[in-house]
Amino acid sequence: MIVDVALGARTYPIHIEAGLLARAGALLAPLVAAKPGGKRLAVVTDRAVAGLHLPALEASLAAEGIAVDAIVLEPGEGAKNWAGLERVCEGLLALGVERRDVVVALGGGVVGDLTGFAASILRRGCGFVQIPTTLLAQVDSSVGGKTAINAAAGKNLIGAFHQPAMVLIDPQVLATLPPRELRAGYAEVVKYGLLGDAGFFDWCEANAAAVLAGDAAAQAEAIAVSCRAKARIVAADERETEDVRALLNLGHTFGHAFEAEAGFSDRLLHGEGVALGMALAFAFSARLGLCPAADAARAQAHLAAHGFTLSPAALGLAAPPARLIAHMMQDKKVSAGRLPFILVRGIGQAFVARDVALAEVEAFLAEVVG
Ligand SMILES: NC(=O)c1ccc[n+]([C@@H]2O[C@H](COP(=O)([O-])OP(=O)(O)OC[C@H]3O[C@@H](n4cnc5c(N)ncnc54)[C@H](O)[C@@H]3O)[C@@H](O)[C@H]2O)c1
Ligand SMILES: O=C(O)C(=O)C[C@@H](O)[C@H](O)[C@H](O)COP(=O)(O)O
Ligand SMILES: [Zn+2]
Repeated sequence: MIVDVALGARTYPIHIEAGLLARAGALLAPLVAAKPGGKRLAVVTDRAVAGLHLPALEASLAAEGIAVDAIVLEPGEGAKNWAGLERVCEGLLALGVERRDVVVALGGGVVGDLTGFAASILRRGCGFVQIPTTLLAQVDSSVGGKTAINAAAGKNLIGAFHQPAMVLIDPQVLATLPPRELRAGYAEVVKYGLLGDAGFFDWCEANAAAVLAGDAAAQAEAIAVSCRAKARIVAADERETEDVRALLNLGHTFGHAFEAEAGFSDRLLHGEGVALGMALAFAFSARLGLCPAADAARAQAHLAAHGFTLSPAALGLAAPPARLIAHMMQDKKVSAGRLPFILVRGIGQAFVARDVALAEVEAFLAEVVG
């Protein structure tokens, strides 16, 4: 299946197909320039993914006469920082990657965000291809061109919009993904239902267990629906200026604040922060009388039933509300000193609220954080 991200001259395909990694060489070959030393392709990945899935990609490229130069990072969010960016940029320069070359990001959202950002600045911008290997990256981060690293002041604060040339999704690679990572990725799947597609949320209620148990058909459906939704939203509002793309941030303003409290570590994975943040966004919307309490309860019950911890205290992240708000004020949506929130009128009905008083948020957090 191919889903296009329609961006005029920068339109690119998302190929979704079981077993695609072993056939990726044929799709990548037209993007690799012939050079005096032969055809070579730089691949950025992490140590865990390199051990499990790099050989299949290397073999498929070798069949096309293309050699791989791999840059292998340590796994986890800790790599998505200035040091990681320097490592990738210096590595790509040492390999002689040129402005018209493409670089491949093989891995989860960390590898994708970091490699994409490096590509956006390398020699003032080179191309890149996303080959996402986590559920989160297959349903969300590999599509749409948000690239970034974390800064001391917060999440994804240094980055660029830089679209990939192509996204290659092989759902079979999810077979090796640890259950905790699969669940974290599921948060970004159910997000599409909660923000704008009540019918898909119904589907999630019926099929989440299958997705999390590794059922191939359920995973394929989750990936296809998610990629179609993200492609449509990105095409409508690539740079998040029209209150359309911002809806993809449902749960993220709260979630990123708790990720910051956790020091961007595996104490709280991004998807786990998003699940907590979505539960809080629904609870806060209900408290403000914007959303039926029953919808908030239904969203929270679904997340809890599938193993997400929705209490900051239980996560060991019961930070003072004022500190959480200080994290939130670094959100990239802040404009003229005011922080918009993605709130909901019900399941599938997210909207951008620009008139939320921070005192209300602080009082809410004081209650839920305890
Ligand atoms: N750019 C965007 O639009 C966007 C969207 C959502 C999230 N993100 C970012 O993505 C990041 C989170 O991505 P993630 O959840 O993929 O985390 P990740 O990249 O850290 O990967 C999670 C873990 O899974 C391992 N792994 C990856 N693929 C594997 C496989 N097939 N089998 C076994 N292990 C595998 C990795 O080594 C890592 O330890 C965060 O930094 C978040 O901010 C970006
Ligand atoms: O693609 C988007 O737009 C998103 O908001 C997707 C999010 O899931 C993702 O985590 C994104 O990186 C968050 O964006 P940010 O602008 O808040 O860093
Ligand atoms: Zn996210």
